[in-house]
Amino acid sequence: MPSRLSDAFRAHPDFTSLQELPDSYAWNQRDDFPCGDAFVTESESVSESVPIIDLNDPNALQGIGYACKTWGVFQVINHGVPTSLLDMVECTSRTLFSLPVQQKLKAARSPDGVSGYGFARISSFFSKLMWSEGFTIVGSPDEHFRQLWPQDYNNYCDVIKEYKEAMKKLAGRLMWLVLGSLGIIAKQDVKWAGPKGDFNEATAALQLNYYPACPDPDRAMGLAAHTDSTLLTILYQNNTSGLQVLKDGARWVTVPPVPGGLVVNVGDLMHILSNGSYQSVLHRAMVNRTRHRLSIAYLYGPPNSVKISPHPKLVGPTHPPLYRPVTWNEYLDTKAKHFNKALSSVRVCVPLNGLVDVNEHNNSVRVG
Ligand SMILES: C=C1C[C@]23C[C@H]1CC[C@H]2[C@@]12CCC[C@@](C)(C(=O)O1)[C@H]2[C@@H]3C(=O)O
Ligand SMILES: O=C(O)CCC(=O)C(=O)O
Ligand SMILES: [Fe+2]
Repeated sequence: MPSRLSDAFRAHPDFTSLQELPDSYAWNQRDDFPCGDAFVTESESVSESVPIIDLNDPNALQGIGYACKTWGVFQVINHGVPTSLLDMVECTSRTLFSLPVQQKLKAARSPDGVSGYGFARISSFFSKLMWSEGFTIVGSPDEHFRQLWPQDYNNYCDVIKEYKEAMKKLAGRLMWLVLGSLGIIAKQDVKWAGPKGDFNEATAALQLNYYPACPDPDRAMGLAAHTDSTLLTILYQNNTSGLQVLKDGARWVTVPPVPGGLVVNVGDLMHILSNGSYQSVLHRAMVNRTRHRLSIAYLYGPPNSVKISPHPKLVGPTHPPLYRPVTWNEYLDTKAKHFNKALSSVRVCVPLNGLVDVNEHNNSVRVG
């Protein structure tokens, strides 16, 4: 596989206009799923769908608890983020990916950097290329947007900033709902939520994804199966489906776009914080023969100084902590090195001292 972004683009300067799928983009099923020999089929059952939670519903908390426990993902409606803002960020993203390749490469992510234009970070773990382009924004978009649009980057930056603000507010709300569903309700139980309990110091990245229409979608992969290294991820997808989640370690279930809805998924840090009660969900993005697809992921995590560990309220003599404390940065480094083994690499060995029912937690080991 070409080791650098520019090498890949040199081989296929604009893969979006190819009429045939080059071998470097043709995936075998085995290339995808990290646990290669698992029997994974596409779900045929229509009755099985990712829960939709109305945030105005007084029972939202229970619904979220159920969704986190059984799916690791749910969609939210009536979330308070205006449709006009979703439209604007989609439009900004579309404009960005429509730029000529050479222009986009001016904002290419540096080999050891995080922000900028390029393949998904996980690309290096796979022998095949993914049928997508990405743009990662950490902190302010100013610098990279100035490289893309030297004249008029300001308006685009404003849209991104407004979107990040709206997402931050929603993520704080969702955090209390998810924590509440675990029985963590008091502000003082999560010190880093800050004096107002609004998670003001939380950090986040924005990942814009673009999946061009593809001549051979059945053999291509938009974004390979992964879990996010986040507490929560809030994903906006345009009106073309492609996102799939793995249910019960056995079936891929499509998460259809719901007008005005947002997908929320449990990330690895929430998996750790909940001591394995809420498992991070394995997901991937498929591509389409005639339609391109856009998605925008808000990757939400704790402040950099905070170590995330299983919450004391969820730990006790019969429930030992299953993970060691980690900061988000440490975890991202681990993920960059070990990918789908990252979570198990921060798992602590549970002593077999009779206090623990070893079977109790067996089902919490899935990824890695
Ligand atoms: C804050 C984050 C979270 C990152 C790394 C860094 C910036 C980009 C994020 C993603 C976005 C695409 C999937 C993923 C798996 C990837 O390759 O890059 C994510 C990764 C993670 O969740 O680990
Ligand atoms: O495009 C999608 O639906 C998934 C994107 C995703 O998983 C990510 O950006 O982490
Ligand atoms: Fe993801």
